[in-house]
Amino acid sequence: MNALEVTRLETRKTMVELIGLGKTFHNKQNQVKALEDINLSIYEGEIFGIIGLSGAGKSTLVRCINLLEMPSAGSVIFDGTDIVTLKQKELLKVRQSMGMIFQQFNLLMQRTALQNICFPLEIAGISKKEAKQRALELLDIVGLSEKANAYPAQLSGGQKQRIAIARALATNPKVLLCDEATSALDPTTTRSILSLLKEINQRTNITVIVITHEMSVIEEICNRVAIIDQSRIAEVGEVEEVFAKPKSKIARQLVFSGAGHIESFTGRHKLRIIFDGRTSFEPVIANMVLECKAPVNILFADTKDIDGKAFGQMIIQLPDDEVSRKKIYAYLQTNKIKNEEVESHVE
Ligand SMILES: Nc1ncnc2c1ncn2[C@@H]1O[C@H](COP(=O)(O)OP(=O)(O)OP(=O)(O)O)[C@@H](O)[C@H]1O
Repeated sequence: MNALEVTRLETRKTMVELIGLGKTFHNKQNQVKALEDINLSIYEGEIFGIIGLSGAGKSTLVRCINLLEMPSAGSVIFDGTDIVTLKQKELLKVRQSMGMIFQQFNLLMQRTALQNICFPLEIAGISKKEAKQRALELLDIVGLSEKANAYPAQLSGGQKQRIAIARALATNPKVLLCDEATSALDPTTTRSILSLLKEINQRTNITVIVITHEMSVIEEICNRVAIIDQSRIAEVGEVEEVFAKPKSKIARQLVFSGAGHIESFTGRHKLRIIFDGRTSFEPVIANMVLECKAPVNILFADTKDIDGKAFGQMIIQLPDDEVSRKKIYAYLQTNKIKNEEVESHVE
């Protein structure tokens, strides 16, 4: 991200601000702290990802943003208003400014696609004629005009999610909350739904908040990401930054997840090379081998192309011969290539 983009982001309006947000569930026998001291600012027009392992608190967090779940502590500032303090009637109005889509689509099975999209408009008191007009426009936006009269049972998972997106957009919300919206879909359908969300974001400048447990979803569409771990925010930043330099243990675990088994490989002198978007990985390794005249074993490679830049890691095994290893370290240092030793637990 260049200086101009950073300035643009910093001067953006905050759409959702969470201050000291907490949520504790009280059961008969015990209490569960699902969220603790969550502080986040989400800007207007960005696609913001929230990622974490199962049970980290993601769903509770998204449900606290639109107050489907009442927080136990803290504030939810939505478009300048602390909505925690609102009365029920005012809250219903605010909710019309927050659309939501779910993993299981939550469509009304007895209603056609068109009638599902009209539903929130009818609740908002819009006339039937106007609602139908808007619903037809939305069907066109999600590319399903020909399915207006189909019932959910007659639609594929991807088509159901498109109808759910159209329904969520019906009242012209400022924010679209997506709770594991692609988790029930195959990879191709996932990509098409993510690209639809990106297209809608670019066309309307709607703020999109994406909850997921998959790094690939974050990578595909998000500008910034917050990592939630055991009820707290562990790390927040630009997606590129978090991928290149994950700071927290959980971020490293999520970013480097594919390489977990490397630590248990036998053998010494393993080195993790980190690609931070400055370079493409192939010439780095090839040039290093040529220049140092030392062979290396590539044990693992997981690089990603984000906006045309290489991010990720490669784990290589260096030669046993110390002189060759020193040459390689010197090469990496001269070329400012980030690296770190990988500990061997099994020798
Ligand atoms: N209604 C509830 N009553 C009691 N505990 C709850 C309730 N809802 C969530 N929890 C607990 O709060 C914690 C966070 O749950 P949450 O569903 O927010 O996690 P998550 O990150 O969305 O997980 P997953 O990805 O598995 O859906 C968990 O320990 C869960 O058991």
